[in-house]
Amino acid sequence: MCTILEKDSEFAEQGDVSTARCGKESSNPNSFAQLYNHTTDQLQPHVFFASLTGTTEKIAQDLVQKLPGWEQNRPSVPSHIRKPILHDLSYTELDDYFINPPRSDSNVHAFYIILLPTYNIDTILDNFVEHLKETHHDFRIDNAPLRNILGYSIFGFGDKEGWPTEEEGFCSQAREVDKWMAKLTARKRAYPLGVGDSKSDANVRLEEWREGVSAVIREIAAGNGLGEGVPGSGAAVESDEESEDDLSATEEDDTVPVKLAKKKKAGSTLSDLEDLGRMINKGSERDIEKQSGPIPPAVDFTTYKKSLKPKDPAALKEMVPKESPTYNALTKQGYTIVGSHSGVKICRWTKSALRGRGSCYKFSFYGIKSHLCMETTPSLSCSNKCVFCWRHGTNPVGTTWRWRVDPPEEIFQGVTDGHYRKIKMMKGVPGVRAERFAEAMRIRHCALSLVGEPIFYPYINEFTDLLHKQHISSFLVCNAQHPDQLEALQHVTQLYVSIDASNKESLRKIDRPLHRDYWERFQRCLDILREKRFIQRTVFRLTLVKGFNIEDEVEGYADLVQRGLPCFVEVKGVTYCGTTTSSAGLSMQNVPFYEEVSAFVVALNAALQRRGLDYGIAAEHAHSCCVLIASTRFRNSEGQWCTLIDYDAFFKCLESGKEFTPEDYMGTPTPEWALWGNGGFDPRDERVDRKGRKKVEASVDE
Ligand SMILES: Cc1cc2nc3c(=O)[nH]c(=O)nc-3n(C[C@H](O)[C@H](O)[C@H](O)COP(=O)(O)O)c2cc1C
Ligand code: SF4
Repeated sequence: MCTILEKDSEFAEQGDVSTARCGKESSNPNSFAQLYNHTTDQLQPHVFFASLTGTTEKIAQDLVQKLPGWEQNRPSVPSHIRKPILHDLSYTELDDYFINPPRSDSNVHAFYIILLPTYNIDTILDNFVEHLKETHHDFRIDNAPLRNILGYSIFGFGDKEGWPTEEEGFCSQAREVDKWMAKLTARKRAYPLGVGDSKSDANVRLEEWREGVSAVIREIAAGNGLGEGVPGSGAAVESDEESEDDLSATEEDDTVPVKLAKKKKAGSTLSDLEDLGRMINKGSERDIEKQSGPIPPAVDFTTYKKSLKPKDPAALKEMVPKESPTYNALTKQGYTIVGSHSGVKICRWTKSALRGRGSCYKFSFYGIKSHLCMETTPSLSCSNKCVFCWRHGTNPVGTTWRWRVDPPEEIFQGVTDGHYRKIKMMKGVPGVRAERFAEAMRIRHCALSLVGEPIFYPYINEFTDLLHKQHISSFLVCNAQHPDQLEALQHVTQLYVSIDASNKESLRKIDRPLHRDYWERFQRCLDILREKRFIQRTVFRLTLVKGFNIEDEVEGYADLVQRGLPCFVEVKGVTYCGTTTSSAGLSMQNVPFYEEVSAFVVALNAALQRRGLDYGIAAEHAHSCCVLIASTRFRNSEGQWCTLIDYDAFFKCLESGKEFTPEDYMGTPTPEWALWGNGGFDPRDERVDRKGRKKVEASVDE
């Protein structure tokens, strides 16, 4: 028997489900336009709940008051969202809702919201899970019979006192239902599964989740479907089956993965856009004309090129025109190209953090949560052709800038929009945690290091200003080839210089620089970094590539550290992600094991000690093959390493307008688990192997 607490007459005909329609849409189950016409159709929210001791019931009753449909009389709420209907699963005929979607007339479409506690004893919840499972496996019916609902989302309540972690059963039944609903609806998870501890954070988590779900309902009702990118939502193939390829196809900024050339060599169709003019990096000369485009002062920053006369802006080319092979190659790789020379992409760690599977090493070392981090570049062009660059062959290269220049405001707007769009595309992906998804809608950090050379962009200072005004911290990585720009660079939260080799010959081989005076440029950059060390948090970034820059180079690197005196030295192994640049001939053989990276770091540290330099090995993130050597300036009075950053203090210093030093925004002590010798994996995250399977030494209570 079906008891609908707020029964609506439309359900009189709910058995009238058009199988013909279902059949038709099986061929294209995610065609939202076919399913829902926002000018004529209506969205009907159904709120299902189960409750043994009454907590979830009260919450469900409260929720229906707060969903958008309830506010129908308010002019701001679109009339095509109907009043939500509440269902107690204990009294609901499951077949009526979980085999066929309820349909009173063909213009009313269901949206399911399910609120569930978890019980490890035999309850109605077991029947419910079993029903969903059987329906999916029943060979007589479509294995996704709910494919015609508009979407669904689930919130689970549990008790962390008794069931502290996911592995121990926290909210396990909500998770199961979420999984089966993904299958039954052919992936229509409209918003990530939310979970809350009924004894602590349930209200906060629920509120965040409710806001997210309400926004989605409004979007759907307005005819925008479940959002871009994920057709419907996450894969019915559940999260643990998501392939590692998928993850590595979206790169992190700076693990510099080795890529195998999969298909044809992209470089063969792309022109090297080098030896062009350049613009000087001075705010006072900025004259960005929106209509005609900015006029670059043509100053050559190579020592070998003649200055070019200012050009008519109309005659300036775009760095990455829409119709170019570069544009196609980059968009296929998951980049959003912004304007004509900038890009944004979400990295694998951002995805991983959204799913509670760990952040990148920057969380362990500096406190950056990967799901709050945007990876971008205002210049897709670079002046090196590093052998390990995973974009080699697709991104433009050049020693000078003579392209059209996009205004920083437009780039900022474009990259942040692009980032949020990509985050939203994750909302239906299995395993994404609702609270992290909600947090991710506010960017807190920006890694300016995606591909290309950010410092190449003539208005980089104006761009970082825009970030800082929004309290977005900035990590900028440059390639040590543009000393003038480095000198002119204003405050960033952390300033990196890539140190890819310890001597001239080795640098030529590995970076394949376009500048003929590359070594002089490199050395000047080190000197500039030394001068800046009490103004900026400076970092040497060493990327170890076996056969190129490890063997016999420890002493050379120690000399470079002595010259540049950076605040930190980050050492990481080149990352393998299944492919490599064939032209450079790199393979897995070039990827050092973590033990090799560690041995190198120990040797480098010893070489620094021999020179009397005050450094030590502070932290590690074995997961991404990365170790941090730090200056002892970053120890507190008790001798603890303090590599974390106090971001609030950074913005305060910046806004004070006064001079400040890196020590002024030094954070709290580095967490115990991140210290050298402890591995660097946050115990609150879930460890998975490359296939997404859980690792046993997993997590403790969040
Ligand atoms: C007998 C019993 C078993 C429970 N089992 C679990 C469990 O396995 N996992 C979990 O996260 N919470 C578990 N809980 C906690 C409940 O899911 C939580 O208190 C919930 O808010 C109860 O909701 P209700 O009042 O709507 O029934 C259990 C609670 C009881 C009383
Ligand atoms: S710093 Fe940001 S962009 Fe870079 S790997 Fe970490 S999360 Fe990704």
